[in-house]
Amino acid sequence: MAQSPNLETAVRGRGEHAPAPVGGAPVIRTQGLTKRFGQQLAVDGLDLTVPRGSVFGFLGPNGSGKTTTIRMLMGLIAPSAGVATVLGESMPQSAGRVLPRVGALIEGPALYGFLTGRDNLVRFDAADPTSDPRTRSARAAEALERVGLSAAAGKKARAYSLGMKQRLGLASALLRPRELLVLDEPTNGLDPQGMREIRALIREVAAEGTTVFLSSHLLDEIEQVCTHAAVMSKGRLVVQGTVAELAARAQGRLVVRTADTEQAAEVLKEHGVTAVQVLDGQVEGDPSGVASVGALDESLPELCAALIAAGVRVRGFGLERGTLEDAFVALTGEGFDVAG
Ligand SMILES: Nc1ncnc2c1ncn2[C@@H]1O[C@H](COP(=O)(O)OP(=O)(O)OP(=O)(O)O)[C@@H](O)[C@H]1O
Repeated sequence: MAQSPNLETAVRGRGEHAPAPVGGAPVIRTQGLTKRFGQQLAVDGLDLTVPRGSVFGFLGPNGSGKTTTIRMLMGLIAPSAGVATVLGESMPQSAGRVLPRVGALIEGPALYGFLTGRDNLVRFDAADPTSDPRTRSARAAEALERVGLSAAAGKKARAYSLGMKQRLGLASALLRPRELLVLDEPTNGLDPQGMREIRALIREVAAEGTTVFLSSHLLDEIEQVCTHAAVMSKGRLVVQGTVAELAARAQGRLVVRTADTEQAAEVLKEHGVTAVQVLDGQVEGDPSGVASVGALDESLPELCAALIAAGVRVRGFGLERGTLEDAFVALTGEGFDVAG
């Protein structure tokens, strides 16, 4: 099996780097980054800013341009227009200097099935002209330990589960300390346990100060592991910011628990609640028409009082927090293919 460019990036280490401090100049910045494949505009004028020390989720449905962006960031393909800087240097021009400081796992790990996990890592390490052969096996052992594969180190990689292969790929990206880890759909195809393991590893790496940039089409994954996120749709950036900011854009749903559902629905509609749904024992609706996000807290008690004044026997009344999924749907008008 041929070695993919991602693992070349992962093993071309040069020099040891201490974990990066949080804050300071962005680790990734793009301006007007564009990629055209013939008639197809895969990435369209992307302005992205990834803060140092963040776990940055690059979110979008399949085909929205995530992989193409990552390939441009890693210097694997040239942009049609626009600029990208990674760790302060222009890509693809400075790839030789930048990539040794970056661990990357793009489109799954490329492994030799007939080699053991340990020997795969040793081979990756040997492909790095600057790595010291005397400390190679120690480095491989440490990386295997890191991803929880020490016990399976002597097994042939073809006997590994998909999750183990993915962890071995991560081990290859972590053979030496990195300032930036770039992961393209790192949990794709994994079972829930495999997903949990990879997410735990990502959190651990981030806690040591490495900036992590990961693409995903899973909203809950982004909510669970990321501090920041950017949302892509059809090659364009829809929004970027902290995950908390993005989720706050989703107003959430107003939920009223009552036996008097029809009556409650009428009162809610009169007060500007939209998309009112009558369910069994409760009424739900979108309260964004009642007041703006900041003013809603003050309007809710009035709305509750109005329900009671109309004779609705209110058993429960509250706002359910908006999720990133609500925000995505509100921002793009698209549904989201949430597959796990
Ligand atoms: N080498 C290529 N030649 C032609 N079109 C391409 C090429 N690479 C990507 N595209 C197109 O560009 C668009 C964006 O694809 P891209 O793979 O970047 O999306 P994505 O968000 O990463 O989706 P996925 O998760 O499915 O990989 C798609 O419509 C895809 O078909």
